[in-house]
Amino acid sequence: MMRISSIINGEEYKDETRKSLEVKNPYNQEVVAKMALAKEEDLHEAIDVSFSTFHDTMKEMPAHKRADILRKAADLLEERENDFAQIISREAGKPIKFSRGEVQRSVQVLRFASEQAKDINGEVIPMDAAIGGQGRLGFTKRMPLGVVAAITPFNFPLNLSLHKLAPAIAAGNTIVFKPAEKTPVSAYMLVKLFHEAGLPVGALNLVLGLGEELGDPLVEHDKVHKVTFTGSLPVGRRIREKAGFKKVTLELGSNSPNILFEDADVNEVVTDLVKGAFAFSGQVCISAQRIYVHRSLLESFLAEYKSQTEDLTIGDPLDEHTDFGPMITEEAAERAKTWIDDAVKNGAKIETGGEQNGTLLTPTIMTNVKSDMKIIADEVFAPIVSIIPFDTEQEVVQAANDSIYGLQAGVFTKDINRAFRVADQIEMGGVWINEISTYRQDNHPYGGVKQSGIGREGVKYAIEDMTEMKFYGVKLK
Ligand SMILES: NC(=O)c1ccc[n+]([C@@H]2O[C@H](COP(=O)([O-])OP(=O)(O)OC[C@H]3O[C@@H](n4cnc5c(N)ncnc54)[C@H](O)[C@@H]3O)[C@@H](O)[C@H]2O)c1
Ligand SMILES: O=C[C@H](O)CS(=O)(=O)O
Repeated sequence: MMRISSIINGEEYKDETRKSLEVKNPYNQEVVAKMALAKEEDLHEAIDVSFSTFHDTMKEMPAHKRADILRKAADLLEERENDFAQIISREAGKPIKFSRGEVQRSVQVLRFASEQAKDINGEVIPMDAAIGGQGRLGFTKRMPLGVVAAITPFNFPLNLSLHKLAPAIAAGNTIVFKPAEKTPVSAYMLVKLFHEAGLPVGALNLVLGLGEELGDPLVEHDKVHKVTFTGSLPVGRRIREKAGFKKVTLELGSNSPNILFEDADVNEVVTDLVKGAFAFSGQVCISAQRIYVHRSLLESFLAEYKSQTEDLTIGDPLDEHTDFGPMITEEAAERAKTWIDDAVKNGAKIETGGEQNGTLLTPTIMTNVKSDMKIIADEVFAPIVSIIPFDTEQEVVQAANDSIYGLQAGVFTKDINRAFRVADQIEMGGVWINEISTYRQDNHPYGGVKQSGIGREGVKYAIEDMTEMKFYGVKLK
């Protein structure tokens, strides 16, 4: 069994005086690792080291050097795809084919960041635009911020961590990295990989511990300049309250809608929407949670959707054939099951699935749902999808927007005018036309409106949020 700990200034903290936590495989409860928990004093040390390394080293490091480190990290990660994929599957319970996909995306994120590190630009400001401006030169530069606190969730433990670490390094910041307590092993391996790639050890400090203990002191600390968080809405709200004047990026939850108009091609879209709802047991923030189907397509869509869902291979995440595995914990599966039961009590129908045993909740399709049921109104973050008929464009746009969330949506139609009209009306950070809500390419701007969050990721956009614009003016003689 592996023993892992925080890594501060390149040093590990494994001594027996620290409390520890077992990291368990959600599929079979195998102990994957034992994690030594950081104390608050360790956190303060990590922040101090990050602060001094920013001033001594990172803020002066040239862009080509930061780009080299990121490129080297991408190459190392590519070589170690299998090691990282195996560990993600063991600590998160993610089917191995999706874990491999996550590692491949993570390599891309590092390459995007390596390229972007050399392209962080300011702009020239026209100084003859206002009376009296003539004879002056004005321009902007983008400056690194200092210490970035990166707090990440369990569901994409590698890629969503890299969406914070890679832009922070590209911009010349230093980082205190607090990954999810359920999935710390890939984070530990990633920090070591960055150090091996040549990143100064004090520029990336890993703090392993409980969010409820370390969260506030990290977010409130004066030497932290920015907090970038991906996770749940309640924690996001708390961070927003505690962060004061710091810059904050919040990537939170969603109950993503997908809309199939009457001219959508059912055969083309069903397979993608099955994957979009059930990949990693629905524990994806842009999972297809609500599928609105034009009433004329309902019968054929539901029959095909149900048949493909029932064909999913359920099993051990480490088996190459597995499509569908456990949820992260038994409590998460039980919570989702109570939402199904509540909906059924109020008239909803289970078309398939709905059976829970330990961490497993079978892929569940619901119909006859109402907008105030939790499985519609809240983020399910579980393998539960609702199929909802509609008649008119106006009605479906209203239903899709009837949510506190607004992350990403999918709209399926052959009518280009309708596609753009609906996309304009949908209140989301991103809308896909003829693609599922669950699709994301790692360089497009990504983030939510409403209570899905604040700010944008997608390397270039995260860099913008991890730098400060500074104005320089010159009065010419
Ligand atoms: N929008 C996105 O890009 C995106 C991506 C992935 C996941 N998510 C969301 O994440 C959630 C699931 O992930 P999770 O269960 O790991 O989320 P979570 O909010 O429980 O935990 C996320 C991180 O926050 C830490 N944390 C807990 N309490 C804290 C506190 N008081 N202060 C600071 N940090 C604290 C945790 O230790 C963990 O590292 C879902 O809601 C999902 O939609 C959003
Ligand atoms: O869970 C939400 C993630 O943002 C999905 S993805 O990793 O960006 O595809």
